[in-house]
Amino acid sequence: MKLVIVKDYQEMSRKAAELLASEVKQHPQTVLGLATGGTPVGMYRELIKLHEDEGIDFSQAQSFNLDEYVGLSSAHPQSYRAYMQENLFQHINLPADKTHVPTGDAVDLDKECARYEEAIREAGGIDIQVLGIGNNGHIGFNEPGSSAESTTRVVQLTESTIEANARYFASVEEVPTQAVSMGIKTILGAKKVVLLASGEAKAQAVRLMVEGEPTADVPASLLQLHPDVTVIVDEAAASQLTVAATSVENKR
Ligand SMILES: O=P(O)(O)OC[C@H]1O[C@](O)(CO)[C@@H](O)[C@@H]1O
Repeated sequence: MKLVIVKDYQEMSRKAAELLASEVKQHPQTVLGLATGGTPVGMYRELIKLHEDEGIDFSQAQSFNLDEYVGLSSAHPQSYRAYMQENLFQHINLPADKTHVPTGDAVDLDKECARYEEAIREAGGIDIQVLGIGNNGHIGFNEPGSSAESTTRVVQLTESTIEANARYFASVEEVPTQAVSMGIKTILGAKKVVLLASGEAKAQAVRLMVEGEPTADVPASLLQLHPDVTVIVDEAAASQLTVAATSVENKR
């Protein structure tokens, strides 16, 4: 696990955008794994700038998002499809039919999960997966207890995740209680992983992810099992780490 500690949110966002842009530059047909939530918004803003100012070209790339709320249609303003349209897709030249987000209102959700896994496989797998981290250590919507063998499936959201995400809805009652999420195995299948965290609220989860034993109780700690993970955190999110170095070797 390579750990990069930066000053603040802005620097984290810039570094992450540069990493993605360099992948796309070197390999125009890159398969991007994308995340939602508050954390990557700044990274998307920087990526749009790189597209506009430096001509980073997404015309041959494709993308797969980590997750979507069950029951929300793609047109729902709080759906992750709508988030991606607003924060990235409508601003860059990634072909619309090459952007993939699970269908949260599919009639047969199990079939949708299987279809999503198959679509990732058919695309040749994810080249670089962006992740945020929940306060409880979740990645995607893989809540504590998620198996390292899990693939895309319907998951139950925990109370703490529902409460954390209520800020985007009119009330906590409106937050869906389930989601379709790539599994831990799906995420570990990406060739590279970049995880972003900003702010003190993430400090404990970051410490457990980097310094704790790999355990399903802290799903992000299972990233220690992956050979190519870059963790970019700001000083506040790094504040509980005991390491001073900017690189942490894989423990196994
Ligand atoms: O970036 P945020 O808004 O703090 O969210 C952290 C994580 O929680 C989620 O929003 C899901 O609750 C993830 O998509 C994200 O990685």
